[in-house]
Amino acid sequence: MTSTGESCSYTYEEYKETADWLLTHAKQRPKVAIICGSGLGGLADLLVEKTVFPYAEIPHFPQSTVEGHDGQLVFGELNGKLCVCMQGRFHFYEGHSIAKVTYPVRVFYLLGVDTLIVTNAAGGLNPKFNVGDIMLIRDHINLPGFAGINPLCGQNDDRFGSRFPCMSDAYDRDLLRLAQETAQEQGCAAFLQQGVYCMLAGPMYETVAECRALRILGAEAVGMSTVPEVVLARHCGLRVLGFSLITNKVVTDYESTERVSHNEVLETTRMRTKDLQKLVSNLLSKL
Ligand SMILES: O=P(O)(O)O[C@@H]1C[C@H](O)[C@@H](CO)O1
Ligand SMILES: Nc1nc2[nH]cnc2c(=O)[nH]1
Repeated sequence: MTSTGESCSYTYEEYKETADWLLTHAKQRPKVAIICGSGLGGLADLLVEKTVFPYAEIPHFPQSTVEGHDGQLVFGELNGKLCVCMQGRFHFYEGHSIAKVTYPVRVFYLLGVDTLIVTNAAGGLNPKFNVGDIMLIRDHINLPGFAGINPLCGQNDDRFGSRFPCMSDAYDRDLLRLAQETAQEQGCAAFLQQGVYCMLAGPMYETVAECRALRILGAEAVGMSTVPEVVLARHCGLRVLGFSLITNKVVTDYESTERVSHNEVLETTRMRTKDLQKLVSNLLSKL
């Protein structure tokens, strides 16, 4: 049990019940799932021939509590590709167990999804990054994982994947190349970056010393999500593509008067959300 009294793990049957319920209630059979980050849920509004399920209606599904995360699962077609889109994700800092944070990923696998696209809002650690840049995630650092907060801890269920999954190829190289190509074609290469995303549990933003330490570790963007979802997706063999929208620059100077806020984060997402939507949409037509 967590401090909020939630279950720390789920049975195969629970994941299956959710997937079967969705298969009964949605007519679409998507191969692609998309998890929308803070302020980036507008992507799901672009889907056509939609079937929308508020999370509260879906058996065993967690609830979103953060501003910028609407809390509904949207099935539909985007640029000719069937997909299922999470308009709102779950974060560990909300008090959810790490199993709950990642619950939808195994449901997607049981729905027949083979590709996961994750998006997030993140702070830029790499000094070359600008606010509004879109960073393709090349790799991640699972900092909560270092401390044992990991969705794969506990008994392994071989029906999902192996006890010791490889993570050196967490982000699919072909999809990365395709995303770069697509960005070139649509003329947004000027603000496209590639780099390493580091997850911290949050909810507070980082201290100056923490940002300096993260840079030394090799992190280029910092956020509070995504990594547990990717770990679970790779465990069950989904290919993964990740986008971080650099919503703010982190503070690494004690003299700085900059102060990051969720309002600033959401403001940047509003400025760049259309470019990211276009990139994902154009890319989907090539999958
Ligand atoms: O869901 P994401 O990772 O996009 O949300 C980021 C991390 C926090 O939830 C929030 C902080 O502003 O944005
Ligand atoms: N941890 C963290 N998450 C973020 N999400 C958006 N910006 C930030 C940031 O600067 N730090």
